[in-house]
Amino acid sequence: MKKWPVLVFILLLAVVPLIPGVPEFWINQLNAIGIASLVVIGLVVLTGVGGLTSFGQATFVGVGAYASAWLTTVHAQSPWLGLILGIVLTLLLAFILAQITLRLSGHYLSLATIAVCLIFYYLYGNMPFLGRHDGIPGIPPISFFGYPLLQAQSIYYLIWFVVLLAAWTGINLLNSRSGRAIRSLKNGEKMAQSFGVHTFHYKVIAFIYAAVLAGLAGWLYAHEQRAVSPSTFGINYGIEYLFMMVVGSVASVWGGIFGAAVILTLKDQIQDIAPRLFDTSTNFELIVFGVLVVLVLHHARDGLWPIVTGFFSSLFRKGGTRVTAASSWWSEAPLLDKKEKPQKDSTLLQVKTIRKQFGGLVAVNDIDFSVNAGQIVGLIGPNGAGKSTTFNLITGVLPLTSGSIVFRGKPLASATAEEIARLGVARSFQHTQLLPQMSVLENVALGAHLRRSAGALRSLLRLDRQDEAALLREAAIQLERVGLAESMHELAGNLSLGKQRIVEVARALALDPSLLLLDEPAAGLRYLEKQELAEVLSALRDEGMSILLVEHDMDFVMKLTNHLVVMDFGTKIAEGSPAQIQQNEKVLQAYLGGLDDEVVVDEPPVGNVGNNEVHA
Ligand SMILES: Nc1ncnc2c1ncn2[C@@H]1O[C@H](COP(=O)(O)OP(=O)(O)OP(=O)(O)O)[C@@H](O)[C@H]1O
Repeated sequence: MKKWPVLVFILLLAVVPLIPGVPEFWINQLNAIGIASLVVIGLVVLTGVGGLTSFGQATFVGVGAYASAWLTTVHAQSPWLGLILGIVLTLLLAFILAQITLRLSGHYLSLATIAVCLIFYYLYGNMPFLGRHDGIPGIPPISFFGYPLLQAQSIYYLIWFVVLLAAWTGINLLNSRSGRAIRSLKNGEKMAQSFGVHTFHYKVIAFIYAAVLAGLAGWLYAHEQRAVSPSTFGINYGIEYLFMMVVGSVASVWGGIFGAAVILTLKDQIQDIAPRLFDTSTNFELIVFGVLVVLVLHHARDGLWPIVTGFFSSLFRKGGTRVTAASSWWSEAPLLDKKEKPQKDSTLLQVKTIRKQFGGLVAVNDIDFSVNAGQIVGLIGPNGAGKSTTFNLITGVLPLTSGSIVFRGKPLASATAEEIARLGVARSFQHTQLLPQMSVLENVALGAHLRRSAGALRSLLRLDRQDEAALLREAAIQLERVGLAESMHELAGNLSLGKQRIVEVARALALDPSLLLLDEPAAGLRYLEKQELAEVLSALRDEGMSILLVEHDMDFVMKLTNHLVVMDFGTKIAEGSPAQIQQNEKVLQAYLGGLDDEVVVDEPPVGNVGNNEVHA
């Protein structure tokens, strides 16, 4: 979001309580919106962006509220000590729950958060020292330099100061190295791991961040209401917070605040109007919220916020200046260090008698081959030959049944995807795995994740700018290298498939690899797109990059590679230069004439292995 709408928003917030005759009810309502916004900002990061659905945020609100309520009433301590206790307990609980629940995926995680919320609801309601179902009344107000925030107007400023601070940290977090990792959790976890992202670590960070904001909301709630009882921390409130996020925005912190405002205003209006219309005190708001959420999920998956911002930006749209790499804030950042590269023609990857069995099926049958530095090696074969399985064995996606894989003298077998990335092996995917809602530049910057170390805490406080600038500059350099600098600020999802595949190559290069593993890079590309990709790969080889590619497209492979390994029914049936392979009887038989007779290798690729003589 641009700066001026934020400044207008802050100005409005500042003047509302000062408007003469403003009803106290408005301020109370804004206080409630502010407190709920804190929980929703956390949910935007955890659930909307990170894809980890939690119904249990009301639990943490309860911890923050009860901790301070107990300490300030039973022990007559300062609410500020109550804040410290509340945050410490929230952190502790969140950390323990994260270790248990985040190992569960999909709906199991959601179910676990529901269970936790129910447990704590009954704990709050049955603990004698927490006042059982009556709760704790008589909580003192927060005092600021001896001035007690007794009135709704006075605590209002504290609440919204905390909300704005939370929004700032949320935006900082999402626009950082850690933020890119969190954004990959929803639809690109495996991809992120292959670039060295320790995804569990970032799940824990998102979970704890959301919990702390909820605990903070609880503390403010306890001292604003001056009483707490279990009913406000039950599962229905957990669901309501989720509704706020879904209706507001699944990706924007400001949208989260908007969602809290929409739901709480609606709730209030319905509670006011429904009893007069229907002469009953039934919870009509839940029915309306349910319908609203279903409608939003059908017609505005990302929430209502993008519609609001779209409307306003169409009103105020003007020409604008194009941001280029040179004019970007990171353009002068120091370059990232590079790993030492292997000597040309030295053996880089050795695949030694590898075998993979799926039950009785031998998918890969004692295959041997190697890749030398500065070569493009192709792994080809008819459908079901075992190419993808071999690729997955090398990239650590599948464990070996037997054999070994050695990269620059280090065994790859049993290494995790993260460890393989650290060694300098980068990969692309058969089905492109870019994060479509992220810019091309940020997608490529994710590839450089391992080359800087700024953590989430530094990102939250915006102390990570040097690291961030260096990562973005590196991403821009790699995009320039593959000829896509022009597209760096576009959303990755808006690019053609051909360009997306090249972005994947740029992202792999951002890791600073010695070896690129490309899984069917030409699949689904049009002729010209294939040519562009071939040019990029060939230029990379000229720069000394080594590439192993699994590919179906014979034309593409024959013109590009130095060396080919051919598989059929899991077994290696031939190996040699493209020219040799084109003449190989076994290969021709395996493909049943599938090789294109028209494919002629005009010029031997640089650094060919063996005899390149062509008998087309
Ligand atoms: N997870 C698995 N469980 C059981 N069998 C599998 C599994 N993965 C692959 N296979 C089998 O292993 C054999 C090799 O499959 P693989 O996908 O490696 O071949 P491929 O050469 O990549 O084929 P394609 O070109 O069609 O992608 C096939 O018979 C396949 O059915």
